[in-house]
Amino acid sequence: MWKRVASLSPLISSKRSSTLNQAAYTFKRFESFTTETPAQGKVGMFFKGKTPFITFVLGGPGSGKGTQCEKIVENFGFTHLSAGDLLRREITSNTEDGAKILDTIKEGKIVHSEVTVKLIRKEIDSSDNYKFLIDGFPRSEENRIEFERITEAEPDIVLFFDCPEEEMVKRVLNRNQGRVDDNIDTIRKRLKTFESLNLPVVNYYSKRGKLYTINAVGTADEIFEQVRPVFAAHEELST
Ligand SMILES: Nc1ncnc2c1ncn2[C@@H]1O[C@H](COP(=O)(O)OP(=O)(O)OP(=O)(O)O)[C@@H](O)[C@H]1O
Ligand SMILES: O=c1ccn([C@@H]2O[C@H](COP(=O)(O)O)[C@@H](O)[C@H]2O)c(=O)[nH]1
Ligand SMILES: [Mg+2]
Repeated sequence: MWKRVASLSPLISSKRSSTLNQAAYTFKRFESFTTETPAQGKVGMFFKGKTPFITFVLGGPGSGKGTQCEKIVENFGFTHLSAGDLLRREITSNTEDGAKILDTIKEGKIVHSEVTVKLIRKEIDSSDNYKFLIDGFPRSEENRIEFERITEAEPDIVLFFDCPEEEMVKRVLNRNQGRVDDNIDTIRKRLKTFESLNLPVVNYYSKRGKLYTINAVGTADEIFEQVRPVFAAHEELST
């Protein structure tokens, strides 16, 4: 089990979402991680002396999360963990959960939290990086609570790519990557799921003062110019 062993509260001035109040921003920091289970001691070993920096990347289907994550990786050295990609990899590896995951994705629903958190945690445990972008997760309050329960960690920051529905639909239909969920029927279902289950998570982090809302309309480069200062402001803390 990961343990948060210290909590610092430096005040940082940076551009915050207009949807947030401008109250001082409290960073939940992890001075180091320890582990209660020696067999899973890698987290403790890798993060010894480093401060893990976790970013959740949220937004509707096709809002540009994956595209912007690539740019953040290039510019700020994060490890990108797309929850959707991890689940799709699980489908192709013919594991026990694979068939169920495929059905869930086709229906635009959310895979059981335990499955997704296990996959994310495995990736973090086996990484020698300490800066993570967790893309497309948590998808629901249940996901969020399970992540916190299992890892005893919270994200340092949360990005939210705010995009109009018609733009998201257009982008997904033009994606052409052969995804089983990139068709109009599933997109409609994904949008409903996003609104009913994912937006409450966005609101939760807004209330917690951790949310950065990015206007996701424009070119990918223009959008990244809104994202860049968020990470630049945190660079000192995440190195
Ligand atoms: N700013 C942009 N303008 C136009 N097209 C974009 C922009 N950003 C990304 N795209 C394109 O839109 C499609 C969806 O982008 P991307 O895969 O990054 O979204 P996503 O939020 O990760 O979606 P999903 O939740 O479905 O995985 C891709 O084909 C991508 O190339
Ligand atoms: O935490 C998650 C992330 C994703 N899913 C399912 O996967 C698809 C595709 O996810 P993308 O982020 O768009 O790649 C999503 O619609 C869900 O069905 C999930 O269940 N939990
Ligand atoms: Mg994506």
